[in-house]
Amino acid sequence: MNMADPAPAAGRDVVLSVRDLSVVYDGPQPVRAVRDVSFDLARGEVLGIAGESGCGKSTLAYAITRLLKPPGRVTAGEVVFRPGDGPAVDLATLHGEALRRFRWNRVAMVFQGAMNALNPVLSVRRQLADVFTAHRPELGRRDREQRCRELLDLVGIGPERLSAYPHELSGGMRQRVLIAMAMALRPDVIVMDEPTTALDVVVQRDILTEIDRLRARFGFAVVFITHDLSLLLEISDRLAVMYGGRIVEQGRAADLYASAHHPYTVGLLRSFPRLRGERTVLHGIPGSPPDLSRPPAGCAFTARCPYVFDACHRLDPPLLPATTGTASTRAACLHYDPVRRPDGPPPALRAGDFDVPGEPHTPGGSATAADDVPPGTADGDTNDRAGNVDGGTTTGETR
Ligand SMILES: Nc1ncnc2c1ncn2[C@@H]1O[C@H](COP(=O)(O)OP(=O)(O)OP(=O)(O)O)[C@@H](O)[C@H]1O
Repeated sequence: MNMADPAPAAGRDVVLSVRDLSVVYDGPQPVRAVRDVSFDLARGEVLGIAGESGCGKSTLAYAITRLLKPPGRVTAGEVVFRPGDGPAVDLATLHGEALRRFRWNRVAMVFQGAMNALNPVLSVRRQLADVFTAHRPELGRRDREQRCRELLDLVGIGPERLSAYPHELSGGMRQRVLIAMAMALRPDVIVMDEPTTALDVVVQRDILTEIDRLRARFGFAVVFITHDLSLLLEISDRLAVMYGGRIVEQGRAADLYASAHHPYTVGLLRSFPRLRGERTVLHGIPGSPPDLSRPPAGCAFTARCPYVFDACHRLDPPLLPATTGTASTRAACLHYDPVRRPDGPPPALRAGDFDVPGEPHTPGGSATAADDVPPGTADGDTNDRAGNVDGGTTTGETR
């Protein structure tokens, strides 16, 4: 389980607190899509959530906006909204009209795939106006029209597009319409799930610039979800990297940019071109993510991790302060456990190297007798594979 508070809120004006949130999709093989996720979102900041397909990003977004549908079910944890102008609200207590009012007014969402999120048989005008009709019934028709025009203008679309249908707009314009809808009621938080993924790079950049401009102007906080870590490093204030339903690394984006700590983040970083800096050869992370209906006993990344050692197969580590970085970063990796790794992580991991030569390990392999020590006890695993890496004595294949 994660530490109680992996992102201390001290000194930050928190608008949304997520604590130990877990989500399961019920079925013959229940899927543990989100496990013990905790974070704080400060007012006006951009929190990026990164991770490969299937790691639970969208499920997390649905859970924090109370849009999760069966068979999805929150099994543990809480999401607390802290408005600037009233008492904190535990979202699990909201139902019916109160929940309807909360959505769009307080927390709005921009879904992935604008074509599916917009209704294809309704004009842009009608879809924008519907938000006002539902949530601001006191507005007359003329005021509604005026607001719709202003909204489109805010996202850089001319009023003549009000009569258009979604199929008549480009992908970028459709995404802008969705952003306009999300901003309609001036929410405190906008959750954006892959809002630019289907768009070409130039349009993507325009939209990101637009979001940033609007955020500076209106002060909403953004949870920005994408598999593209390099994009998140550029636009986020803070970052959470998800793997196998958990947050495995969390910290300030600038600190993560300077140095990634969890082996998964290290691997993910070399999978995308850096937006700045020198050109590098891109590599994916060999292997595939775990089946979340059968998560492994220990750390979910063991089968793909070049730094795995025996205890990793048995223990799912909490988020630990990443000793090599600045204080803001935490990583769920036993290499940052001062008891198991008094000397800190191996130099190759510190250096951000993912191609670590070493002995092959057994993916999901069982713990050895040397593992059978109580958690938090030095277990002598310094002679295991990671120990070899430590000592620079590794030989053989390159993974
Ligand atoms: N309705 C559902 N029923 C059962 N399992 C589901 C359902 N929706 C998602 N899952 C499973 O939950 C896990 C997390 O999926 P989720 O869509 O949240 O991941 P993601 O990181 O957002 O991936 P993507 O980027 O592809 O959307 C996956 O194993 C997925 O197969």
